[in-house]
Amino acid sequence: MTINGELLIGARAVRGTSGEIRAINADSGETMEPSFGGATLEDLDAACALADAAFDTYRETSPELRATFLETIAANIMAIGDELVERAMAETGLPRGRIEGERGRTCGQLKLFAGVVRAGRYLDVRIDPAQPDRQPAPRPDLRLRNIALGPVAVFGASNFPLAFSVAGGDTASALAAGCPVVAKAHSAHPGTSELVGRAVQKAVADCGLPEGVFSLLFDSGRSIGQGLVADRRIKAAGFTGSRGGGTALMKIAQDRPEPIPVYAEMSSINPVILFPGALVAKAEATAKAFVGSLTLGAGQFCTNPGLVLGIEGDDLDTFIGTAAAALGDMPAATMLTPGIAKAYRTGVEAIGAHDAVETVARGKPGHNCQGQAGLFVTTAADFLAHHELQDEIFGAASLVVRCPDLATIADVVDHLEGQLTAAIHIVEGDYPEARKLIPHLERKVGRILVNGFGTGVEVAHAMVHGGPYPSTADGRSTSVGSLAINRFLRPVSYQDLPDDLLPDALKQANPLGIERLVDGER
Ligand SMILES: NC(=O)C1=CN([C@@H]2O[C@H](COP(=O)(O)OP(=O)(O)OC[C@H]3O[C@@H](n4cnc5c(N)ncnc54)[C@H](O)[C@@H]3O)[C@@H](O)[C@H]2O)C=CC1
Ligand SMILES: O=C(O)CCC(=O)C(=O)O
Repeated sequence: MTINGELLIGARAVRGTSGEIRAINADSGETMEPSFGGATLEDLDAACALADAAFDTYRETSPELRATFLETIAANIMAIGDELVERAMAETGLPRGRIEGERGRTCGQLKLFAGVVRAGRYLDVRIDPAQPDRQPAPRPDLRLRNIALGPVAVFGASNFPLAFSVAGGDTASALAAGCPVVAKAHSAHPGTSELVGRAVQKAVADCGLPEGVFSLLFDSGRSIGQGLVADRRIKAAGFTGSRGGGTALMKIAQDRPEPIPVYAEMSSINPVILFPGALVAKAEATAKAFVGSLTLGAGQFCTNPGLVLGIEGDDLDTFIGTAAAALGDMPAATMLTPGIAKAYRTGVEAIGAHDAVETVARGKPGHNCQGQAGLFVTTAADFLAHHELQDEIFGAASLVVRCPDLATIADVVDHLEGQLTAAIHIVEGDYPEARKLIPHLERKVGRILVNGFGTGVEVAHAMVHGGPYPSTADGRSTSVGSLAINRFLRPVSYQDLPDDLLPDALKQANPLGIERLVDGER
């Protein structure tokens, strides 16, 4: 497949004329071919108009057709072959195994949503049959189903060029819900974005769907992303990136005459809590596993373990010493973009220079596009006194907080901002204290895990990849797993409609054969 640097507006591929974007080879810093034309406001308008025009047809497609469409996207992505893997590796600096794994996850995610659409449970059909003889007043016939929200804006994430990008989780869940998607490519991987965008565009044609079901725009600045969220035809947005970017888009969405939800996944430092029994039993093994998680993908995961809480003493010192030794051996790793590498350096320099923080280890140094891992230590009192120590440093840096006791650990947790994950490391003897801490964690995070680390999110029905603000804009939702579809749905109730006028999901004969709640019973 050729990468032409073109926008995909419905069925067309056109050259954008508002500035240009160049991919940068993440490792060498060299500019890559071709150049990508930035979309104009007219291009944006055309994409949104097509999405709006496609909406009513697309949202009422049969479950089978929509599921086949999602599976066709996955097949078309695989059909691109190695060109996609190599382009993504060059644009992101991520290794082959990671990109291939991410491609598998992306296709698996699309297929998971195909299953969700076929099963039809996401429609949450509820039927309360009429009770004309009820006293003192008759009950009307009430039937509820979820419908798609409308066209959705999807912002590709820099750190997952496939699984959180053009055909990533936000796109898969929006399309599954019945929402057309206008994707805004991340300029860190425009070639990868175009290749995947063409695979989606082809799937739209393969399945005979209206062309406006999918468009892909490049933005040489910020105006297209902002205009997209402001456009009256867009009814929700999905985003993964910085807190600054996410909150800017949330503000635009709130200031619209009709505000819309922005599902932004932003910063998180993902506390890891080392319980006393676990430290006695396995401080060294836990420290080595921790460094593995911390340095995975140059630390460029929003689930990265950026904060460790433990009770001061010899066992915590063993953990710190082992982690410091392992981290000291870590080679520098190429980061996604020169900008992200620079932001990481700035963040690490700031924490290293902080009066309340001791630098206990740095990884091996590298060149300008690479990140050098870092491990830092502070006390609970200092952590609580300096809110800036909670700031996410996007990369392989983590801060260990020495706490005098478990009550202080709970206090530190209570003072944290909302997080995506918390990991507790325990042995059986720690269960009574762990039981006490879990309610504190539940108030702060979207996922609690035991004896592991949050990196590497499983795409599954019971997954929550979300959390209270600012880890996400809306802690009631997830961006990974089948529950992600709910972000792009809203319930509609139909009162006393004749069967002929009801959508198939609600008809008396249940022609879709889906599970329904009738009079409160499954
Ligand atoms: N916690 C996390 O999962 C992640 C955090 N980051 C953080 O973000 C920094 C920059 O990385 P990026 O991926 O480029 O994130 P970013 O937030 O700067 O950009 C993400 C997307 O949002 C758009 N955007 C950002 N600000 C905008 C605005 N004001 N108006 C309109 N569109 C806007 C960008 O064009 C891009 O498409 C990193 O150094 C890191 O600190 C980045 C990726 C993931
Ligand atoms: O850890 C993962 O698999 C996903 C992480 C993520 O969502 C992110 O880094 O943006």
